[in-house]
Amino acid sequence: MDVTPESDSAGPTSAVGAAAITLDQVRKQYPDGTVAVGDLSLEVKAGELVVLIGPSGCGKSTVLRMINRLIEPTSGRILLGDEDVTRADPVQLRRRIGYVIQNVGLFPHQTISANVGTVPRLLGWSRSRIQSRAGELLDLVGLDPATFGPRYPHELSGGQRQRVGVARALAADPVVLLMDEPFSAVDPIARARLQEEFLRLQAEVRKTIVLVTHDLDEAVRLGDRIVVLSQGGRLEQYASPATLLGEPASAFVREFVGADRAIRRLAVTPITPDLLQPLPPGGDTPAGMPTVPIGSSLYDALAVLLTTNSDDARVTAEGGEPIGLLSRHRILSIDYPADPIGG
Ligand SMILES: Nc1ncnc2c1ncn2[C@@H]1O[C@H](COP(=O)(O)OP(=O)(O)OP(=O)(O)O)[C@@H](O)[C@H]1O
Repeated sequence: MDVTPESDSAGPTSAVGAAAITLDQVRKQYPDGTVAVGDLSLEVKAGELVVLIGPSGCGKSTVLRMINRLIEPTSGRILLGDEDVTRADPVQLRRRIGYVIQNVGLFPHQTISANVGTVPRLLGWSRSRIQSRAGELLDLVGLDPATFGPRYPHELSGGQRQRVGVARALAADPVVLLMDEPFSAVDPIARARLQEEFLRLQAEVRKTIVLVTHDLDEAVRLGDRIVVLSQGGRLEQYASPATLLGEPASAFVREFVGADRAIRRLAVTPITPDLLQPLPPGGDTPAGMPTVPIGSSLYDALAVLLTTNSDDARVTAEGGEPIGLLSRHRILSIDYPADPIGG
């Protein structure tokens, strides 16, 4: 992917790669005394996808908007790599930080290509370079540039517009992507597809991403790590999905992740060799026995067992050869270790 700014124009505002984000004792207090975020310290590693979740009004959006300085913190420091953003020029800063919001906010009277090219245009890229970058980005988010590039936003579905929002945020190759409820305005089916595509995209571009959501399933599906906040931007827990579900750090988190967390844990726990029983002598298994590859989630394995009404599944190695049996009983009787995936 082309990430170098044109030497004649872009200046220091384009950066390559992904940057770590550090919040150091960051606080936002409004004049009326409301503490939206209280002394929050967090580190997001370069290339990591961190999800902020918590009840309405707990300060999620405020945290996000302090990172790109749409909101000024009352105190504390926010670092992008080792640069203090509270000292950076806000306009230049925002050109290096992609920002995706619910309902996208595309410019209605501009074509999709022009919308995607917004930041490159502000950075003074040449027309031809903007065109080719817009095409590349539309491709990346699964929209054919020849079909969608010349259209206007109202000629797209909600899910397609959302993808354009992501393409636009990535256009100038930002070091950080901030996403505020990016998928919540689309229906559940389109949403699941967008989430899946988004994970594929992230595997390709490896940006540092902070994403706000109300939806715990989305958080578990997308997050490398999840931040749970309570009122006043108080940090309740910062952990991998598996740890969060398996080891809630407080009564608040336990309640927040809810009663169906056993199911969610299955979804984030892979099949590992220690869960398997040996194959029968000679390796023969009944023809109708379902097969699941090692590394699939226990949730997927259980779903296969239930839909085929089987007690056991044949588990195969990466090369496809059977290596053991996984029983329904074994899945349901798992005594979870403290953290099956790692903190
Ligand atoms: N100008 C203001 N003056 C006083 N309080 C404010 C102001 N703006 C926001 N707040 C408060 O800051 C808190 C955090 O708001 P924020 O939008 O960050 O919450 P959120 O977790 O993103 O909420 P939601 O999930 O509902 O979008 C809220 O309690 C809100 O009422």
